[in-house]
Amino acid sequence: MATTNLSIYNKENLPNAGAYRFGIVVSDWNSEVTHNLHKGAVDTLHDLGAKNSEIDSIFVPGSVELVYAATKLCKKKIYDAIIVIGCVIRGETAHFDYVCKTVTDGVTYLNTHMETPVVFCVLTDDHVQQSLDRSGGKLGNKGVEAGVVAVRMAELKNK
Ligand SMILES: Nc1c(NC[C@H](O)[C@H](O)[C@H](O)CO)[nH]c(=O)[nH]c1=O
Ligand SMILES: CC(=O)[C@@H](O)COP(=O)(O)O
Repeated sequence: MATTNLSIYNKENLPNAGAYRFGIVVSDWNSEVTHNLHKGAVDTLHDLGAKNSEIDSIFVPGSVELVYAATKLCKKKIYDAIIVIGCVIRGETAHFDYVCKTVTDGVTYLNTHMETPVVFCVLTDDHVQQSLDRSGGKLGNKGVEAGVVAVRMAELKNK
């Protein structure tokens, strides 16, 4: 098992987020997972000094729609980092592969063509238990990880 606990960070080694503005796009598909990821990200941004007034969250139907919404936020040019949050769980068909590919390709495009870093917090799991373990379960919360990454990338964007 490659994953270690995803929620451990040392504030002393991280920048203060008080000067930064964040956008978060959340997929409602598998919301019992994605909304926990969202809470983890928001709580972490707060813990690292982000003001609640500087955190904008929007919700979309599924992970495929994350890219459209993140693109709109990038074009506003008001955010220091954007986090996309989703949970894709494999079913019986190849649809899983296409959903994952469109999201990863879309986020990669944004990170190579826009000015705002987009943090990838999309679980791509074979079973729902894997998702539950990584969204506040025994393996921590990838939303916390995304919050830490967003603050570090916001600092990089402003250097
Ligand atoms: N099966 C999952 C989906 N499917 C829906 C797509 O994301 C999209 O909303 C639809 O294809 C219409 O464009 N989405 C997830 O986020 N997770 C899944 O497991
Ligand atoms: C990731 C998906 O879209 C998946 O939930 C769809 O399930 P199925 O492949 O059984 O239609």
